[in-house]
Amino acid sequence: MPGREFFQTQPVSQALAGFRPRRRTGTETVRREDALGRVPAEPIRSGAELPGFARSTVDGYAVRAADTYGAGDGLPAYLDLVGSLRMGTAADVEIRPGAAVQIPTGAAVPDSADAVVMVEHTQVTMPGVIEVTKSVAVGDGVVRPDEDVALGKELVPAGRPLRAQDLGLLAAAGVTRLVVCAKPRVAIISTGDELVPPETAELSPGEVRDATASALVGLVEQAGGVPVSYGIVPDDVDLLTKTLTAAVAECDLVVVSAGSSVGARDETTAAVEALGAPGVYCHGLAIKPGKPTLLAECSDVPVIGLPGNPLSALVVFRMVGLPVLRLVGGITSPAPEPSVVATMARPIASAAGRLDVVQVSLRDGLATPLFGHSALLSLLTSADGYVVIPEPATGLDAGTPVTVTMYR
Ligand SMILES: Nc1nc2c(c(=O)[nH]1)N[C@H]1C(S)=C(S)[C@@H](COP(=O)(O)OP(=O)(O)OC[C@H]3O[C@@H](n4cnc5c(N)ncnc54)[C@H](O)[C@@H]3O)O[C@H]1N2
Ligand code: MOO
Repeated sequence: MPGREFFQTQPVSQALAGFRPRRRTGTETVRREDALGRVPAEPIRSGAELPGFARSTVDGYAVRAADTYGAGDGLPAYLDLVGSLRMGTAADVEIRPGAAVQIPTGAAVPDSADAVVMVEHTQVTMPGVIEVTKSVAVGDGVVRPDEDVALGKELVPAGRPLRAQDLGLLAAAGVTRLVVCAKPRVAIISTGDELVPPETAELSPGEVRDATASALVGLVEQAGGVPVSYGIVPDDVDLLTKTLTAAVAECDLVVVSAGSSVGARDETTAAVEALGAPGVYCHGLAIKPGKPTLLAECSDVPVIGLPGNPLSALVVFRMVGLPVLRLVGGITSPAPEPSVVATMARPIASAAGRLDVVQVSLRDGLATPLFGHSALLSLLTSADGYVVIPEPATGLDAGTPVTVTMYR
């Protein structure tokens, strides 16, 4: 079909802004110890102040700060030692003017004291009396009862996957269970008559082991989704329609790889169109690699048709599929991907209006582009990370500082 323009490509930024399928996962309650990486469905607020009592931050003596004013090495303040406090008990000791009580780090400070002097700035020269050789101000050596968390304060926001430190703060606040967004179920479908399961020991000529599905499983799991494998579907529009229909009914996001280009056998578009409204959002993205990408919404479920070449499929799923997965799964504040700033070792050409995703190896601050056809999956496994050449740019000169997003 010479001269035919196969794809009306859409800029990736435009597609990401415009393709907003309605599907959202429901919510479920999980135990805090099972909540790492889960996404709170609503902000979780503290039902109490933390630490909840005035707490000493040093080992030393709880005092009235005014009793130490002017104290120094040459002119110590002398205070009566009225006892010692223990961890985990109420500080029911009265500190009268001119008195001090021994206190360990973390213990409750008596109401009648307003500062704690570090033990290093004191001496016990006679039983029952301490010398203070440095003055303290009100509040020194003390954490206020609501200084860590005020009553009603947000402990963790909605929409940000929980990190280890979030679980720590929730534990400190006594939160044992929380309401999170259910993990999106992601259907993974591979298409192609040539494909055979990766377990196939011997390949007949022309057969190809399904590589994309295994990598997609990994990407979905890393992103907090639940991969649901629908196996390999031959190039048969009826079979594909049947599988897609089941996947749309059972999952929150459907990913189908290959069959989105323009060959006679490319059945994905026809099958997706048969699934119902609103249907195809765009066919063709201005991205390299990955141009033959299909975005659709069937009922409210997003359907992403990835290019057949595994490298392209994985690049597109990372750049376009993961944002959709996050949208569906309630993630509004994703953790930033690890990245480093490096210098481009060689020039790279790009086209204005197209997003280029360039695989790079990284050595001594130099990012070297890895060139090769996107049919070569090993290019992706050799890469340490990738550089995105933004849509308006026409390329990058050697020596340009670039941000390399690192593969984990
Ligand atoms: N005339 C044109 N031909 C092609 C164009 C074009 O614009 N005009 N685009 C090329 C690009 S770019 C890509 S990417 C591919 C995409 O084609 P399809 O999405 O239809 O995919 P297939 O042709 O079925 O497969 C391409 C290639 O990838 C292998 N493959 C597919 N699935 C898997 C899998 N799960 N695991 C491993 N390998 C897989 C498949 O065997 C093919 O070798 O179209 C170009 N052609
Ligand atoms: O999208 Mo093709 O994906 O450029 O190899």
